[in-house]
Amino acid sequence: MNAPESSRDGLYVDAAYDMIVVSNRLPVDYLQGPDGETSWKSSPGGLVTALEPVMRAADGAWVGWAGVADREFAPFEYDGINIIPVPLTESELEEYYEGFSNDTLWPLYHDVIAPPSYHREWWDAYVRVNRRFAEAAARAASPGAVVWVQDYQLQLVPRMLREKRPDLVIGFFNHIPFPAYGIYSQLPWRRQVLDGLLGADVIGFQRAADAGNFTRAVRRLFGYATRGSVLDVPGPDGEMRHVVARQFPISIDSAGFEELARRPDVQARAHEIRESLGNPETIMLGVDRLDYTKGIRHRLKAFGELLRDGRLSVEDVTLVQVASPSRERVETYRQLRDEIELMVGRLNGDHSTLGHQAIAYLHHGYPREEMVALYLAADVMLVTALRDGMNLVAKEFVACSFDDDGVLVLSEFTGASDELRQAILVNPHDIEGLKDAMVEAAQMPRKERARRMRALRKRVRENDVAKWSSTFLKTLTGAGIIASGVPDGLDAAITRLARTDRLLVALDFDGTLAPLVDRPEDARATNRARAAIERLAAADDTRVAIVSGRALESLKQVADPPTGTLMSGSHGVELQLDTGGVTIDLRDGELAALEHLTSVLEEVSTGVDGAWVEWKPAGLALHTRKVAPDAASDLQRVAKARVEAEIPELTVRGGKGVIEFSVRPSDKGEALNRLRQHSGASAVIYVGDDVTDEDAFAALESEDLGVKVGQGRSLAAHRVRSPEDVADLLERLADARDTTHGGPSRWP
Ligand SMILES: O=P(O)(O)OC[C@H]1O[C@H](O[C@H]2O[C@H](CO)[C@@H](O)[C@H](O)[C@H]2O)[C@H](O)[C@@H](O)[C@@H]1O
Ligand SMILES: O=c1ccn([C@@H]2O[C@H](COP(=O)(O)OP(=O)(O)O)[C@@H](O)[C@H]2O)c(=O)[nH]1
Repeated sequence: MNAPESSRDGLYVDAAYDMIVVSNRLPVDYLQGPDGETSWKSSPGGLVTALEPVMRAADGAWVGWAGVADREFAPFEYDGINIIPVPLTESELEEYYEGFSNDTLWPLYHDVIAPPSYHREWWDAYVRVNRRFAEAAARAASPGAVVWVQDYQLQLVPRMLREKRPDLVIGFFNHIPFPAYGIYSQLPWRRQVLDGLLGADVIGFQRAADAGNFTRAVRRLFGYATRGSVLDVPGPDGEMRHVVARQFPISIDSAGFEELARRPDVQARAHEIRESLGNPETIMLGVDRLDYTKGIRHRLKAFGELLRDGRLSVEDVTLVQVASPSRERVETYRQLRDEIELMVGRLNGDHSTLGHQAIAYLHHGYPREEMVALYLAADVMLVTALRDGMNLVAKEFVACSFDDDGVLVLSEFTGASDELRQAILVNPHDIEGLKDAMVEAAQMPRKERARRMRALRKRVRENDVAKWSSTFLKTLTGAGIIASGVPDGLDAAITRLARTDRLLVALDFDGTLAPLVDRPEDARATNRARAAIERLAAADDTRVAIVSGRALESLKQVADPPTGTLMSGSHGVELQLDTGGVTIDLRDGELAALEHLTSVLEEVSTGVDGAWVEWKPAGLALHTRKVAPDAASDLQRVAKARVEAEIPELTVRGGKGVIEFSVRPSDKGEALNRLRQHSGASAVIYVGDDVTDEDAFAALESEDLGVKVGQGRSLAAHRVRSPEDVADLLERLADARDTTHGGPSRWP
């Protein structure tokens, strides 16, 4: 799926993706060299490391900034991921990213290790840019889609998105700590930020302590009731939403890292690194973005004192410190670089010999293979952050230590320390304690190293990034990342269902039997689904029905079903049963309402460029997709208000780019009830992908089976990923039904 403009169920929507991740950073940064040459480069940080494998597994889109100011890029595909770039101007880069995100929120949320700056113009830019991200996500999301917003740069997006698209399921994950109220309350915009976050259905944090700090801040500032991780948040109409706020500790693709570590070329590179350092007995390694939260100064100080006091010697121990460039235009980061480089220079000057360097300092960002080679080359990994949301480096080192060797020294102020309890845990502010831990690590006997590393590895293997995302998404939607194929539980349910006396197989069309396409008239069921439907229809005591939001005429054209298929169009308003006739006779009141509706919609849309009204058998659809965005939302609002005031009994269904009014209040649930009655079914299977299919799932009974296609909140008990998997499911059902109810084909 790569066109952000599509159609579902006969409605035009300017949207296509069922799953969207929104983060400040995209997985790639656009680079322009001094001579004008351009390229794309992996972007820095753990957020991207964690989300990349998640996005590769999901058929969704990633909305984010391409790492360069004043450039606009069209959506594109990168390494199997659909990318939707959001532009930032140079002044937004300064005020929203470097300013409010990284010079206000970052230090504040990391326990004011550095002083946060508060500037009203930075806040204004933050609001403006958050709105742009929310708009981009709203445009790209299909009805009922899951949108997962990431991190402190975009805390206002959940609320903005909910206001624009109440149909969406919205998650938020905070990658950095959430501070205690005493610190958080400094923020001049503390209420607005919390309110922004509370627009989400689920708010995830790295640690239980972060979730607790957030919940307490909500209680203090808004007085909302909270029960454990559930917060009662009143909506604008007084209805109560239940928002979940709890910890979901992030992780890495553990198997992927181990696989890299086992590669002979990566191991050869690790040997080369050791040799180039003169094969010291112990290599200590630090890998961090050059950030004041990472405790690099404390580490260098402890290492320097150990050399000075003769507890370690440069003949035996070398410290490799990777300090990858980060936020280089923010003043605190510039100062930090100067301080660190001064310290490294002094320590090397004081302690290095001609044959042995005390510290190998590398101010570069390295690709993953090189990182893994460094982890393999190291004996001791030093993670001494003063505050860190998680710290994926610690987990990567563990995942790569497949020989159960290596020692992790880990700050208790990292999220990782909640899980990695067998590391040597340190308080980096306690320099003496840190020095003891470094010596203990260098001298730890092999057996003890192996015992600890085995336990650490088990933890990292069992809690990988796939588990993180599926646990979060399960909490959000009741479903995780959906693997392709038919899951075992569903397969067993199909076998059980196939034994029923009289079976009704009711299927939505667009997005279920037919992949979504740009032009509704081009939609076709997959060949395998068609063949399976024919087999099902030929089995004894089995009826097939297609249930769609399309007008019946359009549905018949695209679905071209085998004779005898029961059909329902216009969300249940039109039914074609065995008589062949279409049962839709509008009553006098309905005809009058339709006439009134026609005049209202013509009146409000006349003269609006690009607006058009589509006739449906029991209603009208006002299409605004080709109208300029502001005028389109005004037009929809005016139309809805006029119709609700003048013809209040109508059913209204909204979508991006269209608003639909129907004089016959019907839905797919009612259609399914009629079809069940007509066919005398003893059990029903219903398969659908859209929000409107939820009415049908709600009408299912205990013997029935509901299958949702794709992501999104759903009442269905089972899920598959795509129309290809629906075909698979139908084939299995046809096989099972043949075994129990096989018979000669009734189709010509
Ligand atoms: O995008 P940048 O400004 O260059 O910064 C890079 C990323 O840094 C932060 O990473 C955090 O996420 C990690 C994964 O959850 C976590 O392990 C670490 O503790 C965090 O600091 C930041 O939160 C990201 O938004 C940045 O992209
Ligand atoms: O030169 C480098 C330095 C770091 N990293 C990666 O950057 C991420 C850092 O994540 P972490 O959670 O430790 O900290 P963050 O930088 O996100 O605060 C890890 O996946 C590292 O492997 C990298 O690829 N190249």
